[in-house]
Amino acid sequence: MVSLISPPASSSNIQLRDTPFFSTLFIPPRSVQFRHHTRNHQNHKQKTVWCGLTSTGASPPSSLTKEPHKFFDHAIITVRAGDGGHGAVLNHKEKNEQERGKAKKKGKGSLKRDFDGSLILPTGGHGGDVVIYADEAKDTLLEFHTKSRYHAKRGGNVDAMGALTSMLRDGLVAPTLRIPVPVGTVVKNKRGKALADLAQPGDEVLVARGGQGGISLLEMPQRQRKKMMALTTNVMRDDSDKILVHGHPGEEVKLELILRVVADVGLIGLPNAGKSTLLAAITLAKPDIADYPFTTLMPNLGRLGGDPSLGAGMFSSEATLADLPGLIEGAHLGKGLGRNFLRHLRRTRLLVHVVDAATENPINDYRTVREELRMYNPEYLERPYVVVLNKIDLPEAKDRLPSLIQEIMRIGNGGATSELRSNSEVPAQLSDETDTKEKRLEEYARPLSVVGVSVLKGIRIDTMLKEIRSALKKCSDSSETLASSVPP
Ligand SMILES: Nc1nc2c(ncn2[C@@H]2O[C@H](COP(=O)(O)OP(=O)(O)OP(=O)(O)O)[C@@H](O)[C@H]2O)c(=O)[nH]1
Ligand SMILES: [Mg+2]
Repeated sequence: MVSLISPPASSSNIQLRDTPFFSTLFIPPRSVQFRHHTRNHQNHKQKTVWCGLTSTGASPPSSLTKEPHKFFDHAIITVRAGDGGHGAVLNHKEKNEQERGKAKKKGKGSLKRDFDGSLILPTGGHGGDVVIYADEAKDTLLEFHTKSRYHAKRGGNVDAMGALTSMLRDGLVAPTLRIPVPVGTVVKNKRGKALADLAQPGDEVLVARGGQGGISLLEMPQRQRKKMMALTTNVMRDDSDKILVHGHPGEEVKLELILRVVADVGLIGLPNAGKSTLLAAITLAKPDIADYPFTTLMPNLGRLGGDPSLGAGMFSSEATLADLPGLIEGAHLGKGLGRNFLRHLRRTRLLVHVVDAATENPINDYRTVREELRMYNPEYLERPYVVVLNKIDLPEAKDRLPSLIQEIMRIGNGGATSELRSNSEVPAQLSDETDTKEKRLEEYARPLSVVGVSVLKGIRIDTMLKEIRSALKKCSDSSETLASSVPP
């Protein structure tokens, strides 16, 4: 309850919005959405079964179930903070001591007084604010396509007796509505201005403020009023004041949510190369794995850490890996699953390029993916990377492993243009074209290492982990050097 100090004659000057917010009640969100992928093996179509969909009871639009990759990282929502509760025009009769005691016993009618004897008039409750926060338990924005409007509760009203009529648990003040989103969500307003980048678990942003509660006024006969005015400072009454009794409306805003997966390592490669199998082999993640392209429709996250010999349960998080949907030629033009998820590489420090070494032409496959990255964003080719030649349990892969490693090392410049020139596979005029705007694949850095493994059969996984860890270390060392070389 707030002690109201009445303004002088012109009450309309009050800046109610400038008053500080009242404390709010935290109610953790309960609604959880479960997603299971099932597959119809005959026609190779992905089917997504939804269950336990929040309290809305609505079934997701069919476009969501058919093409979740188009919706998982982008959503537009409208949030409305709660309105302020109304104050009241109170009938107040000055009671003598005896009457006051009786009223107090009944527990109604009697207004509280401040230490100086002035009356404390109750105000309507503050409407609930709306806060968006990063929750590790969430991994997509899909649910915001099935429910896109969020309302916080309104503040409680004051009744004519000066008591609370609200059913709110915390008295008059409405609880803050807290909306969980995946870590890595950027919140923008409708003009496209970024309000927050919720990159760490627990990061939050207040997106809509609840309305201020209305004030209460005293209604009393003229003769008593004079006496009361002399006695107390917070009594006022004229027709124009009435407006102040109403609570203010809560803010309503339209917001754009954009998810950019937060991961240290991005797993890339053609469909079927074994990216998800790799993630499952070295982390606790349980991605869908199958022998046809585009099994993965949205990024899967896994945490790397500790000594694998301790078992997955003993891993302590060292780095986060994102297994992305497979890339195909023309992905940057929208082929396959398109370019939607390529933006999720933006926050990675290291790329792990997984190549199926048992296909007809692994080098061609390797170049295709590098080329797609270049077409999407040439900066991605500047990023440190490790190449994993997978499926060496198969003889066709095992036999040509050494030559594949050599060839991959040749595609890329380790600062040695002369070496490139001497390589018959690389056009001789290449080094003369280094000044042209568009760099060729050969002009970008070589991988930090190329390692042959079988993630399915567990062959050379330790070596691969060692290479990934050492590459990660190099990335953090170089970023530290870079940071220390920047003048303060
Ligand atoms: N023989 C062999 N098969 C493997 C190996 N790793 C993965 N596979 C198989 O390759 C197929 C594709 O594996 P995934 O992990 O789903 O491949 P992906 O790269 O995630 O595929 P997308 O999600 O479609 O991009 C599955 O049938 C795996 O069992 C391996 O080391 N050896
Ligand atoms: Mg996959």
